[in-house]
Amino acid sequence: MSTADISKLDTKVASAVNGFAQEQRDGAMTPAETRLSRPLGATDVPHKKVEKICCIGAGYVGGPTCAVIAAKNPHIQVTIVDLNADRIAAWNSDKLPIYEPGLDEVVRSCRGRNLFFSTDVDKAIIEADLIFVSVNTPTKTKGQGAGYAADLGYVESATRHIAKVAQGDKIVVEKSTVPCRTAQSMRFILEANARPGIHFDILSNPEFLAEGTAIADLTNPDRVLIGSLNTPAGRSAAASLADVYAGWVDRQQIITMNLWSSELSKLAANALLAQRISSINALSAICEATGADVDEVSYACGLDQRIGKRFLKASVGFGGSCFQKDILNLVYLSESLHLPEVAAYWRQVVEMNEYQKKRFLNRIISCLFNTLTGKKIAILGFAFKKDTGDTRESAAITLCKYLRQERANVSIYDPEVEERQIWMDLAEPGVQDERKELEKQFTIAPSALEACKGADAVVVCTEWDEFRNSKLDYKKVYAEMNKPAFIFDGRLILDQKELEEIGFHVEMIGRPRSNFQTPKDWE
Ligand SMILES: NC(=O)c1ccc[n+]([C@@H]2O[C@H](COP(=O)([O-])OP(=O)(O)OC[C@H]3O[C@@H](n4cnc5c(N)ncnc54)[C@H](O)[C@@H]3O)[C@@H](O)[C@H]2O)c1
Ligand SMILES: O=c1ccn([C@@H]2O[C@H](COP(=O)(O)OP(=O)(O)O[C@H]3O[C@H](CO)[C@@H](O)[C@H](O)[C@H]3O)[C@@H](O)[C@H]2O)c(=O)[nH]1
Repeated sequence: MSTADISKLDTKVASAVNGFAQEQRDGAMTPAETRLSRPLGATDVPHKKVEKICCIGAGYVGGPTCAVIAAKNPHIQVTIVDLNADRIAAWNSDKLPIYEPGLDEVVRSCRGRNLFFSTDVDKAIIEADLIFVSVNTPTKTKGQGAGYAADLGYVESATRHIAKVAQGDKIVVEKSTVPCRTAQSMRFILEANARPGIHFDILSNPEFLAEGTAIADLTNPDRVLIGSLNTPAGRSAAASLADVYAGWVDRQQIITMNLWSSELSKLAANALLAQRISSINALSAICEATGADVDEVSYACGLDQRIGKRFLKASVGFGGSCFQKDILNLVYLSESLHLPEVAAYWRQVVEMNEYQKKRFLNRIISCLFNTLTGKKIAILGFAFKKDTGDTRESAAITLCKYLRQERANVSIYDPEVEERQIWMDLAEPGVQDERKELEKQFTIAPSALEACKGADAVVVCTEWDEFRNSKLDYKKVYAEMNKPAFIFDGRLILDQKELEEIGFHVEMIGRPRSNFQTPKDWE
């Protein structure tokens, strides 16, 4: 509202409008925010103290989340169960199944004390007062909604299992990311299958941790969100769960709301975060065509406090198991609700991400004289981001598949991703004995230097610190490469000038192409 508009209002209203605007600028809570984010600090609702927790699903979320819960609540026994015996064995070993900075220390501090990993799902369910359902919810690959809807098969099967074996009342917590109103289906299944007299409360408690920073995110979360029914039983269950988090989180940061808002907030948060990346990536294309520098644009925009600095780093494209899956889920939800314009809006975030990966490949092809056949390309980084060994939806996978079609020879190095995982990711689903074929074009290198030996181009796909100028000996890399030696930075972590001084032709996302192909005297 402009000042002129405000002056037309009577003074009382104008002062209220101004006050509201000022509150928003100050970041103070609006009355609506106060109403919605009821902090559950006060234990003003009668509720049970949780003594035993079971977490179904020992994955990237269940493992770290419940390990932190156990570490921070020595009086609560936490058992994390999974059907995958190898995964459980790894959680019980010195080499945990996932790489996450700080996780080893947390697990070591309480494993065997009040933290247990087991395949005995029944026992853990029977003993627990509160059960986290933290199983995978991948995008459906077949049937109705294929390619968009979440496959809720694992959630349903875990829910049926709880109903089958539970011998007493339970609080069942959706930790998995699920479509809006999944809690209703879970309740229906539980009530239809439970022994007589058993009561279940369903809560939504979405997880906001990011991989690579999971322990920091869990120990110092922006907020803990608990959705419950607004009934005495629902509020009481929410208070029990809030107590668990209050073991280390400030009560003001533990917020409650209705179940459906909580479920949708998780999809919404991921959609908004991914949308920022697609927005800056769309701008990176304009930068490349105009001579603007996307890092500078991002910096200038990010200083506006309404926009903020974070999540504005242009890249070869976002990856990870969540963003694409959760946005597609939102697209499906919108379509199911007959909101095609809303669906198209969110779909575009994913389409822009695909475009960004393709655009990056096209730049590589065009710089390398329009053919990659038989050329060696070194891929530095295979994980979807640094500080994780997770490759789900990694941009590097898409890029490698494109490079295969271009008949390039590709050498891959990543400090944390296991070789076995890389081969699995490169294989096309359903193709038998593909490994021999893959080995004709792909090798996995033991170090970045080794990957770059004899390469025509180096492509930075993951922002691992060890690929930065200060960490990798780029003079050595250059000396052992074919000339002209190209380097493509898909993460904007390299010092372009320094590399150009060594002799590289450097191509950065969101910066104009170097005009190396036009000799000075031809201009
Ligand atoms: N990965 C992340 O960073 C992240 C962050 C926030 C939310 N989430 C959400 O959390 C959920 C779990 O994600 P994840 O990355 O941990 O998945 P994951 O695949 O790493 O782990 C899920 C585990 O559940 C197990 N499982 C499946 N069905 C089971 C059953 N009936 N009984 C026992 N175990 C069973 C699987 O064997 C697997 O080990 C997903 O909904 C995801 O969207 C993930
Ligand atoms: O400015 C940025 C920030 C991130 N990325 C990329 O985006 C992807 C996702 O990164 P990030 O969000 O840090 O990791 P995730 O582990 O996927 O975490 C997201 O997905 C989780 C699962 O739902 C949520 O819990 C987290 O809050 C949400 O950040 C990665 O490929 C990043 O490299 C960029 O390209 N530019």
